[in-house]
Amino acid sequence: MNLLENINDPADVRKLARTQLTPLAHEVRNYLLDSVSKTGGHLSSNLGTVELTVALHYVFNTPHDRIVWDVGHQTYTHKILTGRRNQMHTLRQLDGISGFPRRVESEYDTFGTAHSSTSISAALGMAQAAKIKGEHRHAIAVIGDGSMTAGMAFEALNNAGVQDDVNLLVILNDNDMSISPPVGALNRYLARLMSGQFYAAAKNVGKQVLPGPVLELAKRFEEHAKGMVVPATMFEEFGFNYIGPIDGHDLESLIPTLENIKKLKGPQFLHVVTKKGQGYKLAEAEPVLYHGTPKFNPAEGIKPAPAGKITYTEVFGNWLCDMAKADKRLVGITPAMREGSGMVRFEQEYPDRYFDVGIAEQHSVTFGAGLACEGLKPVVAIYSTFLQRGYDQLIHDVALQNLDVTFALDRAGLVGADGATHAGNYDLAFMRCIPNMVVMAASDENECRQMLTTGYHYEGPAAIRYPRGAGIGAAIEPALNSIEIGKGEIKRKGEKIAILAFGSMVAPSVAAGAQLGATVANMRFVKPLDVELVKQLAAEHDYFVTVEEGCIMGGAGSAVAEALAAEGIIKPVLMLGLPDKFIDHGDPAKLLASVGLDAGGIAASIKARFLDADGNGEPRLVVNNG
Ligand SMILES: Cc1ncc(C[n+]2csc(CCOP(=O)(O)OP(=O)(O)O)c2C)c(N)n1
Ligand SMILES: CC(=O)[C@@H](O)[C@H](O)COP(=O)(O)O
Ligand SMILES: [Mg+2]
Repeated sequence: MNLLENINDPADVRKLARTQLTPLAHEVRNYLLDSVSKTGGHLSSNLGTVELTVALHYVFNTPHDRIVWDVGHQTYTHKILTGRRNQMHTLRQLDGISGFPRRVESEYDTFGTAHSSTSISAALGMAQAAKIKGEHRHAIAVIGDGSMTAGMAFEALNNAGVQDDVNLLVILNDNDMSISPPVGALNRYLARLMSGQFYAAAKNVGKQVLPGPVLELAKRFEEHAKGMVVPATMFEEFGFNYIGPIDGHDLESLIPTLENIKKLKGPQFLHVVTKKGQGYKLAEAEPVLYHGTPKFNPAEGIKPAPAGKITYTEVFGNWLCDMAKADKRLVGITPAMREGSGMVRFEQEYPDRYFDVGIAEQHSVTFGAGLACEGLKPVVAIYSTFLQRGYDQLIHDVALQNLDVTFALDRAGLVGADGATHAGNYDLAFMRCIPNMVVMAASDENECRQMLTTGYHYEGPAAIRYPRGAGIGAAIEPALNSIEIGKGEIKRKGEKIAILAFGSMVAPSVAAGAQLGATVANMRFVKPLDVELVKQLAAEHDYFVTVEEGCIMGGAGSAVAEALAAEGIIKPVLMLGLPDKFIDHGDPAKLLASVGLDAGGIAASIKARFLDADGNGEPRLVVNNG
């Protein structure tokens, strides 16, 4: 029987007999594999949470009860069961549904996410709000073992554990994996919790239909009787009622356990054990490879991509190994993004100088600051979007003390399928206002390598930003060459119009400049800006255009406008960049075109602003008088 076909929302799940839930989960898993193999997406985590999602919607009265998913990359079953099955083929594509929960997408998506470790705080807020408003509802945070390593999760546990009378359930989905194997003392602790007699005793908790606390007490009595002292779990010390660990793929355990927990008052903590990639052998064997997948044939699995242009991530990874060879003081730091940041080879070659600090961006920055205090040369590899988490640390711990930390900022600009949550749109604006910082934007692969070397040798905080994906095919010099700090370069000479381009926007600007006969400069540095070049261009041109793949407000174009103002130069400036709105997921090239940041769009904007309609006439200034 096809159960899934008749599920339009969770109320339909709740109408099923308990015996039908395992077959339903089986159908969902097949559907998921088929669907993700056609769209790409976060496969392993979703295969691992099928039963948990079915159980949650079966036991709790969603959307009245609030499920808050952490990261939200594991919510495909949730989407399938909450009326979005027929949109799964549009997942992560332009105008399609998001790969993460979004409040605007469904009333079942109670909280928008994609950056990790927010779920406990948000669910606690909802639970407290229910209390204040006198509403009876449950708030449930579902958080993975990787996401549990972040400071924010502990801040929330710390606060929740003393709010005795809130209906909060935290479910730890422990699959013993982050994107890569998990790291840190918490991971060791969870492994101990599972490997000990606890697990064996607790495995059947659901079948026995014992409320968690009763079972826990029973276990402790049993152990005590044997002369063993079983300490309270860390979560109990935080004020939670700890239940588990239980098998997160066994609906016969999950459902009665959740039903029992539903009756309990105060902060509850359920520890479920799942397997990343469950049910698809290839993903079970290689959960890292199947964490985020391209399209693939499920019968064959993911095949290595045909050799193409080198990615910026690879440029960074190669540079890191080369520089580590040249300088023993180099240490590499990643907050849980080893693969994404291109550090796999570095870890293999320099295991003692490699630090995966877990999902802990704030710590990664200050840890780098501490290393720098002692004369080491830390390189913090971090996605632009995740550095947002470490902003105070960047200012207060690194820049204020002018410490020598190099930031390799991957995924700068629009990132594509992950969408607005992961877009690296703000780094130029938020870094250029920080004293002591050197901020560079790479326009090609070779320049990226040179900028990394430049930033590394600069004895203070320096950031090099580069986009997701492949470069433009520039030849890369093997030498570790620097460039002069604060110096841009002219890419093509033209007349009347000067296009001042930054980073990834240099190549399309050169193409636009060729169409218009304009001068194009690769500015290279957002800070310090090449003011001499700005003055020279101002002396030789009538109109200025700035182009960047970052927010216009406060970004590189603003730096140019400020420099003109400071020099007392009055010049019409057209600032092109990312507009003051969040840009959804979709193909990156199409997204850039949609905001006018491809060659055609740049040329069209310049024509519309400064040239006659046909673009051939004399430049003129269009006055926007409404
Ligand atoms: C603040 C933040 N840092 C890093 C990431 C990238 N990231 C997404 S999923 C993930 C692993 C999360 O592990 P876990 O919570 O255990 O979930 P699992 O992937 O095992 O299902 C990471 C590091 C993120 N989304 N947010
Ligand atoms: C959910 C999450 O934060 C990561 O899995 C992210 O999707 C990775 O993005 P990249 O594919 O750009 O590494
Ligand atoms: Mg995990």
